[in-house]
Amino acid sequence: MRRIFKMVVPLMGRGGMLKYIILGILSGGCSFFFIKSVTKAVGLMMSGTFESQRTMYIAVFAGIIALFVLVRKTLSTAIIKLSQTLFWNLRKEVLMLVLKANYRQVSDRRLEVHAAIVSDVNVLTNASMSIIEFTTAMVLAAASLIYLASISVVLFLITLVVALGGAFIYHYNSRKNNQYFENGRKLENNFLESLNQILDGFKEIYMEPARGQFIFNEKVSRVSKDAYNNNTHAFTGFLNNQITGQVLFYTLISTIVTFFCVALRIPTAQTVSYIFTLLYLLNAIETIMVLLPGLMRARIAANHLMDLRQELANTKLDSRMPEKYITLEMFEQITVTDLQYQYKSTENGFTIGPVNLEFRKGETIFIYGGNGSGKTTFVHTVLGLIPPDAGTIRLNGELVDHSNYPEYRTLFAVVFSDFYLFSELSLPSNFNDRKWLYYLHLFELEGKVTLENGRLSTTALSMGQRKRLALIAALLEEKPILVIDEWAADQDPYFRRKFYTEIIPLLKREGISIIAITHDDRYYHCADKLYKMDYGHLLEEFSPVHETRIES
Ligand SMILES: Nc1ncnc2c1ncn2[C@@H]1O[C@H](COP(=O)(O)OP(=O)(O)OP(=O)(O)O)[C@@H](O)[C@H]1O
Repeated sequence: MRRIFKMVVPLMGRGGMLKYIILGILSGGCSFFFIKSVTKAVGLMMSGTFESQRTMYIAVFAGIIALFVLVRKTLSTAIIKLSQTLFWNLRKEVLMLVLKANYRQVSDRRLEVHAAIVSDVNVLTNASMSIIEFTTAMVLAAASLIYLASISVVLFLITLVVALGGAFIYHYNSRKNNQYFENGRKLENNFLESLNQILDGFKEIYMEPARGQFIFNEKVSRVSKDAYNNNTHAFTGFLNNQITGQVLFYTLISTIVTFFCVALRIPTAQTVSYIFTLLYLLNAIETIMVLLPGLMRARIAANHLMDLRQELANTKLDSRMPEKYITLEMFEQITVTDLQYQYKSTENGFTIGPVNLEFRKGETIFIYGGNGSGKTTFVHTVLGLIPPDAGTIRLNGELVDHSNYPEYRTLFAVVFSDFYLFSELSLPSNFNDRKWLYYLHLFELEGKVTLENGRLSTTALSMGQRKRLALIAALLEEKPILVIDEWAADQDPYFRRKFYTEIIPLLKREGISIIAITHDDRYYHCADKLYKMDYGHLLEEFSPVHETRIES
């Protein structure tokens, strides 16, 4: 419960929680005073003195009902607002954490983030609505217990023993039930993995339906069966607890009526008041029992959200907004010294380095090498996407570390091999249409796409065209260094040639430095320096072929 509050309270704003708790207590108070007045009235009726106080009781009941309506309505409106605030604040918080986290943290936790947003936030939001009801029921239960003590101390002590017995049984069984809920929550990640596979790989599944059948039968059905079993066990466990609690109370009431009030010679009026109040207490306890499974699931959801929050917040690479942007004029050189990086998550733990590289302003370097040789990984470390395990990167002689990574990253405009084309472009403040039209013409996309208020009219183009558009978007960012990963692989021979022999020289003349991963050996001579990545080691090729070969 503490973790739910820890998660919920900061999102509700200062004093928010207090306001809702006070309203909950008032609501519980109204119910309690209603019960108290009814029991009192019944007591008066039994002693034959009610008639003289009838008018007063009419006023009391009317007052309580009016107050109840007022409090309940305010509380309901508050609950609706609270749940909506919580729902959106939690979603926004998870996304904000994602935006602040570093690349590897997020790419390694896609499923957790997805599950947090679609599952945990919902569970927690639903529970937040019941926290108020829970508080009301608790207030009612506590007030009823105190009232019971005021009616008969002996009966109260008997009731207390039964209630404590019930609480012990409940606590004992809850641990097992919570474990079932925890298992069910873990299976949610597996379900989302299958869902993503079906949605992302739908084209492939459409062509080979057996693949879809396999995912459905072997993964989804298994997960659904396991989740069904776990959740059913958990809910049944809680239901059994509820029934046990009810049975205990019914037995208590029956024994009070048939045995204790006779044995202890308790007056009838007192017994009636006691039983009446006990029935209300039973009602409050039932409410608590019904709400508890939801709150337990919320506790698990809150745990997951807190863990995710901790994992994402524990970032080595700062992804705050940069305080300044490095301009074309400011960039002089990047020096990479003895850089090393290892993928620790995999069995073979592929290693890069030690790598040494000097990259100067205005240079164009090409990196080639076999598949899986480490080109992309190396470039990711140079980009500041993943921090190296050892070695240093210096920008203009200054060490790049956690304090200046965000500024350092402003050096680069990138088109990754698995690029994402945003429909809203990230444009500098001095942007004007002329540059866009110029690139549109250069990349031969005129008539295909327009730009209005920074938004592309479409991104539904062929793969080669989308890559051209992604490159235009990168160039419009006006960063000192352009980094491209196998950009020309999707271009036709004519445009590939144009890219290497016309566009790259043109970009160089504009002062842009270029790092390109490429397999286009016909155009290696277009680079100032050529490097080969060989099993994680970067080797400089001193003699790139200096002739243009025409693509066949
Ligand atoms: N996310 C990852 N987690 C663990 N290991 C990885 C990951 N990505 C790549 N690797 C490992 O690192 C090696 C280098 O991968 P990388 O993507 O850098 O190669 P590459 O030279 O760019 O290959 P390609 O030409 O096929 O794009 C691979 O052989 C793979 O074993």
